[in-house]
Amino acid sequence: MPEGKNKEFRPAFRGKFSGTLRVLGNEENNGEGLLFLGNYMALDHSRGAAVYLDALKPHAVLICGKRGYGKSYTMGCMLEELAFLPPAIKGKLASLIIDTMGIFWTMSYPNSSEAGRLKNWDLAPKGLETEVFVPAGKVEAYKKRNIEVKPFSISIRDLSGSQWCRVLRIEEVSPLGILLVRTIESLREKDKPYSFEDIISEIFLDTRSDLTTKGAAENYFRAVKAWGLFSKEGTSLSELISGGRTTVLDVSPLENENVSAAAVSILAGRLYAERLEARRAYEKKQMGEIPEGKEFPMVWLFIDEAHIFVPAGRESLASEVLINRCLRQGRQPGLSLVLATQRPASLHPDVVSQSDLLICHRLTSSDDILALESSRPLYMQESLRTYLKKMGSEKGAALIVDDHSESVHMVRVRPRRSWHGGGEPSALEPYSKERSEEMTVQRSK
Ligand SMILES: Nc1ncnc2c1ncn2[C@@H]1O[C@H](COP(=O)(O)OP(=O)(O)OP(=O)(O)O)[C@@H](O)[C@H]1O
Repeated sequence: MPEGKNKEFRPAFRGKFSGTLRVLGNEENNGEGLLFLGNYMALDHSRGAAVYLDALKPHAVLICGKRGYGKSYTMGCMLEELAFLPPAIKGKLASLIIDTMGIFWTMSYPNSSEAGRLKNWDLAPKGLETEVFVPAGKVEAYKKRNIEVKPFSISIRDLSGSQWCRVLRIEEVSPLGILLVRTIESLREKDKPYSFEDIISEIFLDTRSDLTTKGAAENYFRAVKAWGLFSKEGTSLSELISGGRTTVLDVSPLENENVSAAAVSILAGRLYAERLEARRAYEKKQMGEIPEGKEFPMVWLFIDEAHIFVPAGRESLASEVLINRCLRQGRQPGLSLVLATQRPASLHPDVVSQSDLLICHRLTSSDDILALESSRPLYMQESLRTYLKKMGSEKGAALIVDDHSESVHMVRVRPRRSWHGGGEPSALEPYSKERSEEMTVQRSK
């Protein structure tokens, strides 16, 4: 909690509370495990009291806003705050971001470019310890650019025949699809890991398909191998996640959205299963039993460009896992989900209705506003459009709709302490924005 800040909390727009509002996301939070998000923004845009989000309980958060108004910046602030929590709480949590744009590796660097602005907020630039994973086949390309990364892969056997068909956009009932499903299912029955070479050998052992179909299937798997995302064993969850760590999984080199969705589906499914196990162990501990196995932290899973993974009107490979397990049931086992999108209208409607915190930056498209309005909670006294109009066009300004306290808040998100990698490139020389800010401060003295 930054020193010298007003610790009083109050909703910007009347919620059901008449007294003091403590922390967004958890009315029972008594001041521990807080994520400092920013300050209240009054209607005249002056700065108000500090705003905190609760990190003790699991949450489903939707961040939205039009391009360039602060979604990934805000996600970065939340990741920073989770990483800067006191060790006792931090050790029980882990953050994983699915980075579709390849912009979060910069978080290990301090945000020296906004040192002046940070000072105005009583904050200092600070990088955080992050581990960046990229598809195993792309590690060398990153190393050539002097970016420190680790290899990530999914075990080939994690995908069913039908999932391979969807990844490769092959009709399951076509001769090629039938061969593919038959081959994969026969390998999966053997219950041991297998390689692409094993798949290709199995394809040519098939007696019911013709040579052209077999040749086509072989070509597909040779192409998949070149993506560098799949391997015989795959990366274990414990390599990726442990208490107190911030992990970036950069999926930006994967051009095929179905492949990214397959990766997210497998990872999210494993996280959910692992958390269910951890939750059972926790219950046993509460009842006085000694739990077996290692502890698995409560995970905050961040996903940028969420409309790719949970689209409206169709199912992606990740839809089922993200909606039915992570969003609907994830809070019980301790899995938090933070989804960001610039197109709420393209997002599955359940994401909006199931999120307990909505962080909405500037939005101007009617479709997008309507998509959020359609599941507008009853406690919102005015239309979202009216609230957004009051908020104006400042970058980093956000409306927060909090289901716990049933209230709406207008907030200015704080500056980033770690380097933000998602800004738009400028033809001006780097640092010039910061210099001009400093000059403005000096001039006003
Ligand atoms: N809280 C903030 N305070 C100050 N500036 C901000 C804030 N949030 C965003 N900005 C500015 O806006 C720029 C764009 O923000 P950001 O990269 O988060 O956009 P985005 O909404 O994620 O866009 P896209 O949809 O293109 O990914 C940042 O580079 C930064 O300069």
